Amino acid sequence: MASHLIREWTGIQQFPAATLSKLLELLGKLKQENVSTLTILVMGKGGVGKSSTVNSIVGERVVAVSAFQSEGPRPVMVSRSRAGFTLNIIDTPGLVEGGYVNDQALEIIKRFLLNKTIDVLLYVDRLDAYRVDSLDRQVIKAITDSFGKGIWSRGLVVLTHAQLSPPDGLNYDDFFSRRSEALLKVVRMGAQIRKQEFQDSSIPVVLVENSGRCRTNDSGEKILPNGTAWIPNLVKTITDVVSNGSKAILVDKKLIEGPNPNDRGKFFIPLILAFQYFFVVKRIQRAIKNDIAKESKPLWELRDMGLSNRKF
Ligand SMILES: Nc1nc2c(ncn2[C@@H]2O[C@H](COP(=O)(O)OP(=O)(O)OP(=O)(O)O)[C@@H](O)[C@H]2O)c(=O)[nH]1
Repeated sequence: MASHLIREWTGIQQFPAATLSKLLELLGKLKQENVSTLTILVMGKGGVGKSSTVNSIVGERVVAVSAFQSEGPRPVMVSRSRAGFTLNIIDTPGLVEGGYVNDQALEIIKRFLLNKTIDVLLYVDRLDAYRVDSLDRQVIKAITDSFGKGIWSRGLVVLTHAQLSPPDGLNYDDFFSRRSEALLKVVRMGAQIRKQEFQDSSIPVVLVENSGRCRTNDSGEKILPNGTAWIPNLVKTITDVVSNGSKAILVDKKLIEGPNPNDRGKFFIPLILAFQYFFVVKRIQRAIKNDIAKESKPLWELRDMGLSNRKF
């Protein structure tokens, strides 16, 4: 990360004063806990609002946003610093291509992350999607297979397009809890987390509205339909995840390349050989000896051995 360009975080000044003071308070708390760098990885399917969320957090248009699936130069890491605190945020390409998990994109992301430490994973999806399917599960499984199950204890689910009117006259809170429960269930399955483990360390779900038409409160802060100022709320949840006692994920060579298939089971080779010697080879030898002992020998052999006095 050292060679990476770290700019002064000027975007933070763009936030309304109320948002700014909450953010500075949260960053101050992190510094008190000796956290002076925060690296956030943003992942999810295509077009769900990953880049927009990155821009919203930084407070600047740092990555391109497109209504169509972008083929931009991603992954990209944006770094901003302020008063000795550095924020690194990594935007990644969508993980789904033509209805399948894009393994190539995942491979590129993994290589990009080599030697970086991921403090938080933002798994982004849309609030206004009405079902989860096996593709969601496959995306989560692909993330788990790449970075290990532990990434989810540093994870939060971010739902964009939060300013919606739920269909069929459903109450907003009910709609939100149904959507988040359905997604969390898929996360639990895709991440192969046991039910108990999952309940013990529940993954937070946070709402985001990136649209320029997002409603604001009297202080000019962007708010959710329930009145919560969402940017400080998102950053607060991120800081909670950082302080939840779990370990950050160091993406090293071993993690990227996975266990060496050539090493797998090497330990068992001498044991298998010993087993074969004592239980297979020895048995066969014994059986052969017994066979030889019991064998009724042909007369010519007895003659050659001098055991027969028959005349031929
Ligand atoms: N109304 C609304 N639109 C959003 C929100 N987030 C993103 N969008 C729009 O959704 C489209 C896709 O957003 P992106 O941020 O480019 O999504 P992405 O996940 O980075 O997309 P890929 O680069 O294709 O993976 C853009 O037209 C955004 O303006 C949101 O919270 N509300």
